[in-house]
Amino acid sequence: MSRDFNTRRCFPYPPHALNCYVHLNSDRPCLLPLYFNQRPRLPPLSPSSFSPPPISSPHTDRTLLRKPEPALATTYTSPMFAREALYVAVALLSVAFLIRRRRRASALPLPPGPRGWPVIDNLFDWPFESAWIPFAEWSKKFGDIMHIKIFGLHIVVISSFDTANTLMSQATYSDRPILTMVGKLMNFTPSIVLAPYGEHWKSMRRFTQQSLNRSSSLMFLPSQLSDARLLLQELLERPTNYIGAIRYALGKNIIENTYGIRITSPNSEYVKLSRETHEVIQNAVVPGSFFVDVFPALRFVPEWFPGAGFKRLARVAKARGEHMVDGAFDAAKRAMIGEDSMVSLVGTLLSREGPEEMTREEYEYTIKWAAGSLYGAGTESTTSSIATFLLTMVLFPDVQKRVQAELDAVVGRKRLPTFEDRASLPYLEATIKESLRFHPPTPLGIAHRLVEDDVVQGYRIPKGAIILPNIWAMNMNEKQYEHPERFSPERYLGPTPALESPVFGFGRRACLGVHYSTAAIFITVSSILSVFDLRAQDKDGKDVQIEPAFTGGKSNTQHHGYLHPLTRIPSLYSHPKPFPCRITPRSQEAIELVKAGTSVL
Ligand code: HEM
Repeated sequence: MSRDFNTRRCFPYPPHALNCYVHLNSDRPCLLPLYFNQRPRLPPLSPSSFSPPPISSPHTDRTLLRKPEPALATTYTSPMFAREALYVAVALLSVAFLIRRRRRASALPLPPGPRGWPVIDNLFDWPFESAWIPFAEWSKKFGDIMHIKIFGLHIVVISSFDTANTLMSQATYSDRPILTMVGKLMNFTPSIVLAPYGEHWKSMRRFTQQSLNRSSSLMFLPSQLSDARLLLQELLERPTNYIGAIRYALGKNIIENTYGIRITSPNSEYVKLSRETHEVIQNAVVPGSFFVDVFPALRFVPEWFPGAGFKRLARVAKARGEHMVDGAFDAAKRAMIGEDSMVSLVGTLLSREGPEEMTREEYEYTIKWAAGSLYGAGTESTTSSIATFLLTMVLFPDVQKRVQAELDAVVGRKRLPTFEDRASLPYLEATIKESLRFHPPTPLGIAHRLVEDDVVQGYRIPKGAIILPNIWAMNMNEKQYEHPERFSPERYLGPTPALESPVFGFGRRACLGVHYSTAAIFITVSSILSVFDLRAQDKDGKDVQIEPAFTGGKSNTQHHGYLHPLTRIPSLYSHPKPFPCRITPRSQEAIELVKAGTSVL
């Protein structure tokens, strides 16, 4: 079996790709038949065509012995040669036609965008802080498909849902950018999030989907319920560290369900390792975070060289990453044979034979890398979603009251919510959808890469371009959402609900954790609101005004001095900035429920 995770050469172009290029990108009819019609036609072949030429020379015998003149040989060729000549002509014409089309396509303009400078292009225009907001502003001037270039690297930002959905669903748009820092230096290319579109990625995706699809992910619900209840206990005891507690509960659940390793504290080895590894990787995944992604040759600069802090950072991240991916996988194998074994994604896959075309070694390698990025892909995004939900609850107390009223009516005050209640809580579901729209956890999604030249809306998108969907701009599109700046769960109720935000991405690379994470969000926020009130108050109970604000870039303080103090790294995830949120139990009965809830399970 060919494994193409180290090379992009094995990219399986679909056989129809060329046809699509010719026809889909053309608004004119194919010119090939016209071209043929203009050529002088060959005389029809008839039996007389095969008779020898009339002999006009008296030197008949010698003429016949001579080698025929080339012109005569062409004119009087056999039908087999005529057919071959026709095939060659058609092939040549097709090639000429394709070259002409390609030339015409390359003569097309790139999508509009800010004018750059020679050589550095738009380097100084690139917004490192909350890039989705300036991009959305620019798109008002340049349109839904916008082009930005940095040192020759083409970046296309798409701000329309329909365009992103149409383009990014295609195989040619399903690759990931080649990022030197996170891929080559940190060695994370084989992970499911970063792997190039190819056989290795397809296998990882297939295996992961077997556990995370709508029906299989039901097996994780009991543990998600149990962890939500542990979280309530934690919030009762230490209400101020609510974001840390939510992050831990989600990370614990993902590690346990992925590897079957029991996690007992935030200091457990794999929680710490996963968190630390992911802290570095999540930023390196954003194209443009590191200069070495623009100038790959910089990776050969020695670590001691001034400004080469990225090399030291990469070395540390690589070692941590290997420890996490290999260590957790080995621990999962040990956990499978332990007395206290749990159902897990890795355990379930390892207990199967694996596909015939793979050796056992290849099968295990694929599972290891499929599992290795789930903590990273799932924890921050889900934590950010829940944090935004809580923020909207303190910003809009009327909505909070309405959610609680619905919970009281359906669940009552004598028990905690379960997954069976979900279908009966439409207002809560609408509020979750609206909070995801209000601020998406990954406002610029995860970058895709185009593997073939394309022409879209009369613009040329070059092969290798990085494609960034501006999900934030899509969510704030006035044509799609009435008063998009308003928080209004009602837009998701009624006979014609609004479009759900594309927070889970697009096409073949769309999020694999959609069912798992929406279940986690539901059980966490329903449990919290059924027993706690959230208020915009400081720790002394004084009301405070909150201006919603979200993170959009990280300074290098996160990177323990490996990078230059002026370096700012754009982050993949955007979280609400810390906001005052006083969490108090709704009643004595609620306190009893929280305490009982954890011991019941
Ligand atoms: C609210 C929570 C989440 C959000 C908003 C979210 C969002 C996203 C987005 C935007 C992408 C990129 C899609 C694209 O390239 O177009 C993605 C990819 C991915 N997500 Fe999530 N995600 C969430 C939770 C999770 C969870 C809980 C898991 C796993 C347990 C997960 C696993 C993945 C994986 C494996 C990928 C990579 C898919 C690929 O490249 O083939 N996600 N997610």
